[in-house]
Amino acid sequence: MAAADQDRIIRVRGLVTRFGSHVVHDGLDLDVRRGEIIGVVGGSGTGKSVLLRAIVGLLKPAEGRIEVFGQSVRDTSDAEYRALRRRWGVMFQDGALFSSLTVRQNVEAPMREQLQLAPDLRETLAAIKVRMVGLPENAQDKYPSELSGGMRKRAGFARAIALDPEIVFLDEPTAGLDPIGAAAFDILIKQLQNALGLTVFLVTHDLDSLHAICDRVAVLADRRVLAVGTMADMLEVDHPWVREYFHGPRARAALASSVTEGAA
Ligand SMILES: Nc1ncnc2c1ncn2[C@@H]1O[C@H](COP(=O)(O)OP(=O)(O)OP(=O)(O)O)[C@@H](O)[C@H]1O
Repeated sequence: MAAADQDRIIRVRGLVTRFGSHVVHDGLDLDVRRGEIIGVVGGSGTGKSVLLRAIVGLLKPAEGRIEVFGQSVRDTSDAEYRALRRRWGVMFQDGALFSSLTVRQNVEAPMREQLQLAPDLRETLAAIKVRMVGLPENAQDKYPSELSGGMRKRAGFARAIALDPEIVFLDEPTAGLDPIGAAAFDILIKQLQNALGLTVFLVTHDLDSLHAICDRVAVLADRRVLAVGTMADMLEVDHPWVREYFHGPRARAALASSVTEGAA
């Protein structure tokens, strides 16, 4: 395998997804490189979450090929898919925690499903993950309903890294957080990406996150990845939505605050 191929941890080619007559993606291509944080942006309903779900094999595309770690996500046996799935973690938009389980039990859930571990070892490992995402010790035994929104997101992140994945998929992790909570979550993503060597597939609307932590940005528009590149590259893209998004007042504010932080 050529070096460039090894570098490419996710490869999507000619993806077509549709629900009935509603075509969401039509010939979408995307490469994600090992070790990068790629921000996936686009207007509401452009198919960011659907793309995430297709990549992790939760949704069957009408056409196209999706490879993760060089292996097709669909043309696999159940055992192969289970082995693949162990190598990534997903944090869905609302955290998707089990409400009847405590935080630690939520983090233990994928371990219980995938690993043969003695219960006390599983508990210890889950407790470590809970600490790694910055939750206090006493959050472990709480139920999701007893946590703030920001804490629930951290718990969802802890569950996404339960199996020491190589890739984490995060679906709008900072949505609904106040700016300080959102910035703290960005820092957490960046720190864990560095410490664990993660590749991060980040669906977001948050321009601050794009500036603060993303190596590259992929823009979904017109049913495909319209542009992919650095934030600087995005400023050159001639498309109405991209212009509005990356040159609008919110973009200018996000850029100004990232420059201020960089200078501090
Ligand atoms: N299970 C489903 N059945 C039918 N339509 C669906 C289903 N899931 C998603 N869609 C449709 O696919 C389109 C893309 O949805 P998706 O959730 O990926 O958008 P998005 O880009 O993530 O949007 P947002 O930024 O608002 O979260 C939407 O029009 C949505 O209604």
